[in-house]
Amino acid sequence: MKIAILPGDGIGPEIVAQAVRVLEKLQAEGLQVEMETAPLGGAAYDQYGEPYPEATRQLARSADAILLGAVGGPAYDALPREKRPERGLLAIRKDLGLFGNLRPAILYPELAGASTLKPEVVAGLDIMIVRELTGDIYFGQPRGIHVNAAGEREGFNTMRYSESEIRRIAKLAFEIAQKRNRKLCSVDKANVLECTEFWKEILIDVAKDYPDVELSHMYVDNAAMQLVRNPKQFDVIVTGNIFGDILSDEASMLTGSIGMLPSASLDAANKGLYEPCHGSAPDIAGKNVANPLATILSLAMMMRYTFAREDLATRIEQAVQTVLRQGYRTADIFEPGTERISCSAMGDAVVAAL
Ligand SMILES: NC(=O)C1=CN([C@@H]2O[C@H](COP(=O)(O)OP(=O)(O)OC[C@H]3O[C@@H](n4cnc5c(N)ncnc54)[C@H](O)[C@@H]3O)[C@@H](O)[C@H]2O)C=CC1
Ligand SMILES: CC(C)CC(=O)C(=O)O
Ligand SMILES: [Mg+2]
Repeated sequence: MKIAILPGDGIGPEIVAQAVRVLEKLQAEGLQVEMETAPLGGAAYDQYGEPYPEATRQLARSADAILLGAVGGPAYDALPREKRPERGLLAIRKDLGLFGNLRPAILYPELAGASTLKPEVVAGLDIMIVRELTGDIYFGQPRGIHVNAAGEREGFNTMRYSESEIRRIAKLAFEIAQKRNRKLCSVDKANVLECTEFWKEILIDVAKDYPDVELSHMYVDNAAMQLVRNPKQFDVIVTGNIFGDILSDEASMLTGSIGMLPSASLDAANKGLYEPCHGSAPDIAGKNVANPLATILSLAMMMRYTFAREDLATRIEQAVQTVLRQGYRTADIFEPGTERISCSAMGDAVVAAL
């Protein structure tokens, strides 16, 4: 397993270090793992003057899988747009063709009290959000800030999806739904946006190839509300880049914390980039208090999707569940009656449980 390690910025290095310790534990048991580290985002800008430099690109392209922390932070906010850390993240996703972003929102029963919803509303929650990751308003041209014909400054972005982009994410979502409970909800804003009206039309067409999957449609504003009203009505959600970005952060709180939500970003051959759904959390960076579990759970997803090692994925997930059952909590999921521990102590606990 050749794995590129991209710690990134903010809490990125702290949380990735804990996932690397899990990998090292598996390596010590005999798993053939090769790890190489490179910068992405602000760290890459500091070293190379680019958020996605050639050295990182070559490593990412040659690796079987990539483990990423997060990028960004206030130190980089004043850079020209093309140099900002977030552009480095968009660039690596596009460069590697990582169009399929899987964001599972699963409530560990031990965290029922940390969820923002009542225990009976979230008990047993297990939703898979399938977010398209290389199109939509995040990539559409034209984009920018200019002076318009009336002489006023205006900012603009373009929401676009080609038919092939919609078909490939739809296919992925239907296949995932087939392996789960055969229920797929496509989230759009087809009542207002032509781009997502087209999305809906293509979803309905692709559905003909999956007669065993029940396809439903929901407007994104309603979906945001339904996620906190009755999240268990959903099984698999498929949506575009921006709606998926927003809905997955929302769904994370149903599981207790944004620090619990892992992700896989896959290309057509299941080469993947694995990262927590959250950002670089500048407010807590460098304090050793971040929750590393989303990153460790992202490593479990890597074992499952890129390396087809369901045994290792399950082992890592069970180790996470064990530490939660033992009562260990980072600050974001702490409740009275549990033990508050640091980011690195959480890494210790997971390695011990493993
Ligand atoms: N994939 C990525 O690399 C992403 C990068 N970003 C970037 O990260 C920077 C900060 O963005 P924000 O909007 O503040 O979002 P954020 O996700 O970094 O933080 C939001 C809140 O959640 C908390 N949080 C996040 N991860 C946590 C963890 N593992 N444990 C405990 N608490 C955690 C933070 O402390 C903060 O209060 C920005 O530069 C943004 O562009 C944001 C989202 C994704
Ligand atoms: C920083 C953005 C480019 C990405 C983001 O928020 C995400 O992928 O969740
Ligand atoms: Mg996000």
